[in-house]
Amino acid sequence: MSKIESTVFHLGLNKEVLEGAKIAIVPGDPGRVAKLASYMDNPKPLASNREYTSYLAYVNGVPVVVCSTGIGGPSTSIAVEELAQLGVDTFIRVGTTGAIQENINIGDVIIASGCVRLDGASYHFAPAEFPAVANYEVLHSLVEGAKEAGLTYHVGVTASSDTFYPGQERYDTFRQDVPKHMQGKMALWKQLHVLNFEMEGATLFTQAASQGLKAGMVAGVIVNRTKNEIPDEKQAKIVEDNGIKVAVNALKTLIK
Ligand SMILES: O=P(O)(O)O[C@H]1O[C@H](CO)[C@@H](O)[C@H]1O
Ligand SMILES: O=c1cc[nH]c(=O)[nH]1
Repeated sequence: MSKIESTVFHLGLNKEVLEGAKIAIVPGDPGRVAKLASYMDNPKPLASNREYTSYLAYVNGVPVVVCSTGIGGPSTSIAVEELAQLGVDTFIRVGTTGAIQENINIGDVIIASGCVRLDGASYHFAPAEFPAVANYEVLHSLVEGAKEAGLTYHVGVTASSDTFYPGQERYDTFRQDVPKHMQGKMALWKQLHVLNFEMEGATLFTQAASQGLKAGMVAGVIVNRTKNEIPDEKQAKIVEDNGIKVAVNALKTLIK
């Protein structure tokens, strides 16, 4: 197979440039990729196509690929699929999130043990009965990573919604409303001890667990939805570093 033929369609990567990397860090935002890679050794840009920006970097001499997923399950599923085709078997999502419990503060990190499947893409991998769960080893490494970073962390269930507005019950300034069938959902998840909302975890966890891959997720809290609807952009950029620190620490444990 030629080099061109072995380049995966969306990510623009091939096995040669990944240098045998088995671990991928997968943030949603392409703008987070260079920053994430800069926390590791010898970061180098690999490719940029659509929402997929990628870098290769090293932790204790071991290659790690950093590749954005874009927002939501469909684009995430493509990133995971194509990275797996190239030999990656372990995924750490580094995201941002909105907390829905009063006791969780901006700047804390949430480490998901599982996700409520409020997405569509996860159902293309496994039926509703299949749980969207984190891999224990990756979850454990993230907890150790948060302790090492000295951050306040919360481990529990995340709600992963396909939409940022109605699915997270945002009564935004445009409509001041959400469709009736979505009303009361935030209170429901809150009552069920769900910690937060984000948009990719359910797809990542279901896809990975159902295919024998390992996945975990850490997300920096950029808004508390019991107090505010919309995050502050500047604050979000600062807080995203907390998730990055936890993930990079976790890599050291995983690589050991
Ligand atoms: O910061 P990222 O990783 O993109 O994660 C969160 O931010 C986006 C919404 O603003 C969604 O992708 C959500 O999951
Ligand atoms: O509230 C939030 C913040 C970040 N990402 C989300 O999906 N929701």
